[in-house]
Amino acid sequence: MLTDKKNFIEHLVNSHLHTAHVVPPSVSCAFLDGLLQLLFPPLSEQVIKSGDEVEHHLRVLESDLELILGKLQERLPDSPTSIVNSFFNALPEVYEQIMDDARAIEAGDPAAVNTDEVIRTYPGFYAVAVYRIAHLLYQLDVPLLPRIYSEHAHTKTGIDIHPGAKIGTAFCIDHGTGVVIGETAIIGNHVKVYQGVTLGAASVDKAMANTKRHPTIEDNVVIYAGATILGGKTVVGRHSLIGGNVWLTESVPAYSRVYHRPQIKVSQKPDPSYLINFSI
Ligand SMILES: CC(=O)OC[C@H](N)C(=O)O
Repeated sequence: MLTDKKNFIEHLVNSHLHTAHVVPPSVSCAFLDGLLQLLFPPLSEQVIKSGDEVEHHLRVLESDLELILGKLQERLPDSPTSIVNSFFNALPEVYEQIMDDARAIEAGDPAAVNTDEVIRTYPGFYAVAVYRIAHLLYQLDVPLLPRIYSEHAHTKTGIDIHPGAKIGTAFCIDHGTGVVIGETAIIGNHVKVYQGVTLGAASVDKAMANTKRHPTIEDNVVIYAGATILGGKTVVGRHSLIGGNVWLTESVPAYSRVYHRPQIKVSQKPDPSYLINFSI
């Protein structure tokens, strides 16, 4: 009975001992932010002036990641050293992908001045950069850490991208608040989404775990604000445009234009019900 104080304390001690192997989120996020600062100078708090300095920072990051992975050791698919090597070998490619995302955001937003501004200020850039790093760890079968990173980005930006989602090159999220991209979503190249877009599951039954629950978005699709696209079998064909607030649970072919246009009434006559509701 947890209502008994002694039992409650014992229960808390046991649960702390049970999770002692889990690395504190603040430590693992310090690694993530240190890595982003090294890769993207507009995010950095210090100027790095030489190759030696870059190499020094890389070595520190490598040993930080090894330390973090060491705490997860019993659940890892491989030794921390070998995962760290695979991670840092893949880093140049991931860096290029993230720079392609920054250029796509700049090219896709008339309000963007240059890629430095995008890197420094755009929540869509930050969330996608973190997603790409988390996805690499996810592909290396690292437990927990990818989710810690995606939730770190979610907290900072309001953009929730599951590290298991597969996202092609030059992905642009503009504004971004409220975007949700589920674990089994597949997104092609040159896709652009606005705030409040959900790529979600049509059913959230636990029995659906390990099945394709989230939609596939093909190349060059634009999805406007507030659109909800659901279901693992739902495919949005390439070059389609999904309008704001669309609710879509079935596939649409390439070059579709999908709009949600509820009837809007504009009246200049005073509306008595409006006056009553708002005069309270
Ligand atoms: C994004 C989404 O549909 O989430 C629902 C649930 N977490 C799932 O992954 O199925």
